[in-house]
Amino acid sequence: MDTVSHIQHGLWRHPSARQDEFNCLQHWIDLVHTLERGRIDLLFFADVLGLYGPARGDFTVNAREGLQFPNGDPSVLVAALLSQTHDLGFAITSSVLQTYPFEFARRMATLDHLSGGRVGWNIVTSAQESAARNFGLDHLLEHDERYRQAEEYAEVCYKLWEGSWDDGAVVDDCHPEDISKAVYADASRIHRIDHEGRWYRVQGPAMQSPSPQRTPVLFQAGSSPVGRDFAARHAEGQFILASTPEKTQALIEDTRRRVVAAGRDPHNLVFILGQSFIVGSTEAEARHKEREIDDYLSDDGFLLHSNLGFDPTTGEPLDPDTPLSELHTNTNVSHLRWLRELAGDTDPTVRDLARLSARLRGRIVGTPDQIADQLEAWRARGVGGINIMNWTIPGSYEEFVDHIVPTLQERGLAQREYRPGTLRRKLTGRDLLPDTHPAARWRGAFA
Ligand SMILES: Cc1cc2nc3c(=O)[nH]c(=O)nc-3n(C[C@H](O)[C@H](O)[C@H](O)COP(=O)(O)O)c2cc1C
Repeated sequence: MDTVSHIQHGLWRHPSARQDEFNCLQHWIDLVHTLERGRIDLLFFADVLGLYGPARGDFTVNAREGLQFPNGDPSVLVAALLSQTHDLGFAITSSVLQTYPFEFARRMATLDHLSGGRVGWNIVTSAQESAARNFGLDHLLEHDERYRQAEEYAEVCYKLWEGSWDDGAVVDDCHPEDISKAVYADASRIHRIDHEGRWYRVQGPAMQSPSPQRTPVLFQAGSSPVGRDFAARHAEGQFILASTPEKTQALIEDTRRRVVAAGRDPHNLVFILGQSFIVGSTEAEARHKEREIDDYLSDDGFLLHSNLGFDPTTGEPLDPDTPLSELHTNTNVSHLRWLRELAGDTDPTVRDLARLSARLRGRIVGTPDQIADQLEAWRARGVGGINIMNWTIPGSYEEFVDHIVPTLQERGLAQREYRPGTLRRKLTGRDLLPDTHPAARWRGAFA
């Protein structure tokens, strides 16, 4: 995320950390080149639009910890980074809450054009009450209702990206022999979409012409039952967090069944596991580094990021002895479920939240071979990709690229060279969404 403290809170204070330089473009340019050196396919930017914690509440901890606050707009940052690389793809988080789909569809189409088809969209519905208050609402919509709104939002975008302009609509013939016959675009192949829905009314046509991928590569991150259904219908990649290997496998298998029920090929959705890495030339060295990292972790940061230690209605802190089984949330349902799964048979309390939340950010510690063994084990559980969650920037990515990637390459778990083409082609072998995806039904629908 374009911020100081994204996931591993407190680490920005580490002597080697440079994440407090997030407002400096060179900081990100250097990261892009590091990732390219490791033949990494995607730089993913999360994003939030409000503060964690009680709405209208005290933001002392957010400010002190730099906890996703302040933060920058990832689409602006990505626009500045595109020219630095021909191979790395960029995924941007954008919430249904933040912009009208017409405007968003144009922005993504522009980025997709300028990057030669290397952008993705992480579709989120926003899980902060405070975010709702930044966009004219008193409260977030109820959890499942937010996903229904996201359905319509995605549909409007698909209509614009896939249906509004036919292939060949851009003729770009300046006709030098007779300039009166010059045609830039053929209006008969460009269509209004006339969308009239519960949340949106969009006439069209799309203001941008079709980009190399038309629809950007689609990602999603919520794993509640309704979130899984949403991912099953729409996503090509789903970001998940590690609870136990068995529970993670069960989550993946359940979501895959939903993909099939949605009429899609189960292999069209890849599960991307968030993990942090601590590597050493010996296990003892890695464990030593782990202890040093743990010294920097901030309990306050993890507790606040869990967004669960207070009454969502009153904003008052909960009694620390309240069991998690008694908590209800309208925000991040899967986060609460993962925390309870990690606790095993015990019923943890609000007091335990910081420790559990820190554990939920999975970590793999060891030598390159030990790390590769664990990644192979996750792969056997159905995990198809890894989202590297940094301790420090640039250190965590430099260590992964220089010390872990070579071992993964030797085992055939990581690529040695980039495949050419769009981000979707690199990830799935094709530029456009397959016909089984719900976006595809709008192709030719307005002709
Ligand atoms: C791994 C992960 C990453 C997420 N990243 C973001 C993000 O960048 N921005 C955001 O607003 N929500 C983010 N979320 C929240 C989800 O998109 C979703 O709104 C939330 O998990 C509630 O959905 P659920 O109850 O289905 O899990 C993330 C969730 C998870 C699990």
